[in-house]
Parts: sequence; structure tokens; C-alpha cells
Amino acid sequence: MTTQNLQPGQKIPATIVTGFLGAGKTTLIRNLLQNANGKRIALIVNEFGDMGFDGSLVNGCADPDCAAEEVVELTNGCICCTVADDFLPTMEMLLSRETPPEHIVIETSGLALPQPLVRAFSWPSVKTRVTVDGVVTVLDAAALAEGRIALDEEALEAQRAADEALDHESPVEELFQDQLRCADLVVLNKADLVAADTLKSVESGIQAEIRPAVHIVSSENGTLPIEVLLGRQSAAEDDMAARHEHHHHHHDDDHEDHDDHHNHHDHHHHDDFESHVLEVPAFDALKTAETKVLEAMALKGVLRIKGAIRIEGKSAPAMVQAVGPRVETWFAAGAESSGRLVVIGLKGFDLEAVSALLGTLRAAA
Ligand SMILES: Nc1nc2c(ncn2[C@@H]2O[C@H](COP(=O)(O)OP(=O)(O)OP(=O)(O)O)[C@@H](O)[C@H]2O)c(=O)[nH]1
Repeated sequence: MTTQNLQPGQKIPATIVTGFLGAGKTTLIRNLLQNANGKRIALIVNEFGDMGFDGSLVNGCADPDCAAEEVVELTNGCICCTVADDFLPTMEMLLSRETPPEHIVIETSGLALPQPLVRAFSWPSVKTRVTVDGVVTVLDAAALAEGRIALDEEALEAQRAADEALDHESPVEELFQDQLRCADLVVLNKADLVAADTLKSVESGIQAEIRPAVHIVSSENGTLPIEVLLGRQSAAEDDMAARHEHHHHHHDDDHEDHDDHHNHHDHHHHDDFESHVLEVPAFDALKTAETKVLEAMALKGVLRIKGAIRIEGKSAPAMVQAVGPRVETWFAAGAESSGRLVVIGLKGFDLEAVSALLGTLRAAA
């Protein structure tokens, strides 16, 4: 049994890991957990959409080196809209444990604004026991190097063209800026995919978007020393003025969110995105699956595809991870073969075309 390292009365530090879809948040957290040196870490994971799994992460935690004491998945929507219903009860549950965690790591959905979540740490039942240690914003250096804030610039342009009323930044750009503005540490991930001088220029581009004194570090597969990621002691919840998100121009008064104890600036744009789970039949070969996924990713508005599929004649499921123009697949022995893919895209993307390539829409539960 590990010993409790916190002093009596000391608040439990919580690290929020944010960043756009597919930037590498899960990969970074998996590395963090594998290098946690016995620290008791509880992990709260929020997926956008009703995909109650992140296969790769859970596999990582089957690893004996993985330090996650407890993994809680929040799948009832985006964490920043369900703070009161979902996040706060989860925190209270973790805090009521006989041996509470020594550190809490929260992976937000790639479409979440970190600000409403940070504000939740001022909620009375949480504030006395927990403090935000740091907001770590993970960026896809390769996507940025190609000039894509979002992972699909074409989709972004299509959306702009379709909406003449859009006289300011698109939701994706705003999300990106808000995730940066809230950061205590920016991780320029996927450094392996870009040349060193390109990385430098991406870094200087970001500098203008972050608060002074926030460090930018680069990483490959989110591999960073635990001392860099944890122990920043930022107490972000007491410092919200400097981290304020965009004031959105449009009014979505009919959009009832459950973040009822916070102000109206918490309005956000999740209605601009949608996610679907497809039941995917077995493919004859991995290569065929890759080709189809790539074709689906090339459709306008499709931002992210991931899941576990079956390949004929193989007992192990094939994991699929697609971000922008890159598709990764691998066989994961021991993992569950769900035969499902989650597809996330801008609202109105051509779901029929995606289904024609990959599979049928999962019937509502
Ligand atoms: N080449 C390269 N690929 C990476 C790196 N980090 C992550 N990836 C890959 O990028 C894909 C997305 O990584 P994830 O860690 O799932 O990203 P995420 O931010 O958690 O994604 P969402 O939760 O869907 O928003 C996976 O296929 C990873 O293997 C990196 O540093 N280099």
C-alpha cells in the first residue's frame, strides 16, 4: 500500500488536460500514469458523445505500471455543460473515499472549454478539499504546422462559406483560443512529425495566444517528466479573470445547459458539433479498413474517427485512430472487440456518406 503524501489539510491537486480532438491528450495521460511512481492518481475522463470507452487508455491501465487508482468516465455530454450533474458528484464521490487520491487528473473532451470546469473548483463542496494544480493544453504540432487550427481546415472553410452571418472566428478557432488562454502549460505534441525549425515557428505563433509566463514544451507521444506536468500549483480557480473565454456574439437562450451556478459567459458552441457511433461490420483486411477510414476523414466536416473494429480471421480487434489526414491502426490483443467507431464532426456533416463507407448507425439504446 502506498502512503498518503499529502499533509493534513492540504488540498488535493487536480490537473486538467485539455486540447482539441486528437491532439494527444489520452496518449499524454497514459504516459503520465505509467510514470507516476506510486502516486495514487484518480482519473476522470470525458468523452464527447455516447462512446463509453477509450479503448487505448483502458488498455494502458491494464498495465501493472499504470498508477490510476480509479478511472471514472463521464459520458453524459461535454464536461463543461454538465458540471453540476456529472462532474461535481464524481468529485464528491472521489473525496468521500476512505483513502482519497493524492492527485486527480481530468481529461476533458476535445470540444470542451476548460473555463467552466475550472470555475467548478470554486464550488463549496470541492473548494475546501481540491485545487487546480494546472491546466495542461495539448496541441497537435503537425496540424498547426500545416496551418490547420482545426484538424480539417477544409471543413472549417466549408462551414464559414455556408454561414454568411459568421463575422467572427469560427467555433473551432474560439475553442482553440479559449483552451490556450486557460493554459498553465502548453504541450506542443507530435513533435516527431514536424521539423525543428517549423516547430519553432509554430511555437512563436502560439505565444501571442497564451498568458505571460506560461511555458510551451514540445513532446512526442506526450512523453514528459511527471515533474513538468504535475506540481504547478497554479490555483487556477482563483485566477479566472486572466483566463476568460470568448464572449460569444450569438445568443442561445433556448439552449438550456446545466451549468446553472455560473454566469452567462459559459455559453459555448457544442451545438456546432455532433458525434455518432457506427456499428461496423468486419473488414476483410486492415488495409481496407484504413482506406475506408481515410475516405471518411476526407469528407467535409469529419474531424475525428476512433474505435475498435474486427478484421476477418483475426481474433484481436483492430484499433482505429484517425486525426486529420493520418490514420493509425493496430491489433490490440486482449482488448474488447466492439466493432464500433465513433465519428465526430461539424454539425451537418454527411453522415450517410460516412455510413456508406464504414457501417450503420447504432440504434439508440
Ligand atoms: N506521430 C505521433 N502521433 C501521436 C502523438 N501523440 C498522439 N499521437 C496519435 O494521435 C492520435 C490521437 O491521440 P489521442 O491521445 O487519442 O488524442 P486525444 O487528444 O486524446 O483525442 P480525443 O480524446 O479524441 O480528443 C492517436 O492515434 C495517437 O497515437 C505524437 O506525439 N506523435
